[in-house]
Amino acid sequence: MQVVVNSPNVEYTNKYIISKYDYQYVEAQKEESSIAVNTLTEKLMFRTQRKVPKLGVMLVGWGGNNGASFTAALIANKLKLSWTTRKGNQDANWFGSVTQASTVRIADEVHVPMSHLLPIVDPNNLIIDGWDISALDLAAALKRSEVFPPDLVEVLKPHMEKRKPRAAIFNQDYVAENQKSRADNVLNGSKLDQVKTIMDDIEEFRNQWKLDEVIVLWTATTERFTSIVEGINDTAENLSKAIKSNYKDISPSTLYAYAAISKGCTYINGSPQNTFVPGLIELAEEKKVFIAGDDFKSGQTKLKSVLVDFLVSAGIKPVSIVSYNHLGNNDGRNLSAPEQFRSKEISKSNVVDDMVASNSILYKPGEKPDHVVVIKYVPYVGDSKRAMDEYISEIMMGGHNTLVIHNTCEDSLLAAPLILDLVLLAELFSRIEVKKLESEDAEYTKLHPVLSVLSYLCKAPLVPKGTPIVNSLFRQRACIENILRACTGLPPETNMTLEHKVPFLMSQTAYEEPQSKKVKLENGK
Ligand SMILES: NC(=O)c1ccc[n+]([C@@H]2O[C@H](COP(=O)([O-])OP(=O)(O)OC[C@H]3O[C@@H](n4cnc5c(N)ncnc54)[C@H](O)[C@@H]3O)[C@@H](O)[C@H]2O)c1
Ligand SMILES: O=P([O-])([O-])O[C@@H]1[C@@H](O)[C@H](O)[C@@H](O)[C@H](O)[C@@H]1O
Repeated sequence: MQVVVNSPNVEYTNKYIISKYDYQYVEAQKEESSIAVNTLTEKLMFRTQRKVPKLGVMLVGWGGNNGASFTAALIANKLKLSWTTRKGNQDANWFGSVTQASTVRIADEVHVPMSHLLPIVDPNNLIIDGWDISALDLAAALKRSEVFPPDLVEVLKPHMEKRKPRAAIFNQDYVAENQKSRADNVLNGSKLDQVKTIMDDIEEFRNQWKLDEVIVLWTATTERFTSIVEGINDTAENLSKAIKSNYKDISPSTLYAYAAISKGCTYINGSPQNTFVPGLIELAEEKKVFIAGDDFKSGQTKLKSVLVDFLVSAGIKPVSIVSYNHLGNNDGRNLSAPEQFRSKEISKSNVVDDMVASNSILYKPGEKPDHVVVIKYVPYVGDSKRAMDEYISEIMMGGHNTLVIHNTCEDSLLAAPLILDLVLLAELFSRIEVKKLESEDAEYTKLHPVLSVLSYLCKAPLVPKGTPIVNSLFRQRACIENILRACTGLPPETNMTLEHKVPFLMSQTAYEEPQSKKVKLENGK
């Protein structure tokens, strides 16, 4: 049930939803003792294609805990499965997916699922494939992950055992030594041969299922960082030459991304490594192909991007943040190696920077809270990550507030819904175009190829060069919601609700309080 807006600013044609939108923003320039502020209004036209494509997703690392859990959830939801747990019957659902399980406020007491704002791919119609260095079929991979209960794994087995990951690009130099035993399904040949094979795989998948679009998403093992080398990966042309010359220091993830972008496929990085070397970003910009990342923002960091926002915007000064966690899955096993942990430490550590920098009352220039990230590998707990955080903040007159948080979760069940959201939102934003209203000959244009609107789902958001990084979770979510509202013809959610504060705007009909709010008096009235 899609939202239909009756407004002179919205037109519904067979092909498009077209909405006029006055985009208001501010430019400010700090001066010696003042700030020069200009308010600007751009009269825009948004155009959203209504036809939803037949969409395929190819996961790099398909047989991993996230990939297997995501595949299982797709099937379980499509089949409307339910299973018995100690607490009784459990139905399949997409909790944790902002598109499938969150709503947006349209008006008082009227909230609709985010997925009802604009036409969006139905997860039940997603076609899935992918690559893995491990040859295990998806049923065996799900069993190996130990994320789902055995009886559900058994029910899913006939639907997953025929799904086998394609042979993968593997380079031991990029992952922990302990990953070697997993690599029994790898491609040989030069880097160029491997890129060509990945491109052929994408084409074969597209043709086999007669797909309109294919999105490639990395949910494979965290790699070490790649050095940025002038003449090798600094431009698209040099990266192409380096691949053709089989240059040694090009990561598997960069090769997958190069292949995907070359085939016109959106590429999303769910891990922390710097897949998107400058040459790859340039290639995506030249080909106008979407790229997004880095590192799913699923648990401890997601909470951090809310808590620090709350504290700093309340005028409370976080001065020490320690984030510890241990887990026992293969991700944790790989992260037990220093170079792979370093990739994760970087992506987990920068998430407070924008919020801290926003408050010069609390923080002097360059001042930051102490911020420590610790990850330990403890096999026994498996995918059930144990996160412990301590936030110490300065409050008024030398007081202190200490928050201690313990957070236990199946890590992959937090990440799998984000895989769905990344894929569905990337596809939706590929159908949205914008142009200036006034200029008659203006062409509609898509968003910038670096799809920073997906920052809400990423620990270390990739943004177009020279643009700010926003980590505050609710600002990131508001960005997605308000762009979708603009395309729908709805005003942005400002939370001003002047219609309930300004007498001449307050409606004549008394606001009907929800029953729950009514207080019963003693005499029963
Ligand atoms: N909550 C989360 O689970 C979470 C959150 C943020 C980021 N991540 C990141 O997501 C990634 C996957 O997490 P996971 O728990 O599924 O890990 P996992 O180790 O269970 O799965 C990774 C899979 O990738 C495969 N693989 C490794 N190198 C490959 C290559 N070059 N090509 C193809 N396949 C390859 C492995 O065989 C494995 O099956 C990790 O990088 C992790 O850091 C996970
Ligand atoms: O999302 P989040 O909970 O901040 O971070 C998580 C880490 O704490 C965890 O150790 C790692 O295995 C996951 O891949 C994920 O990155």
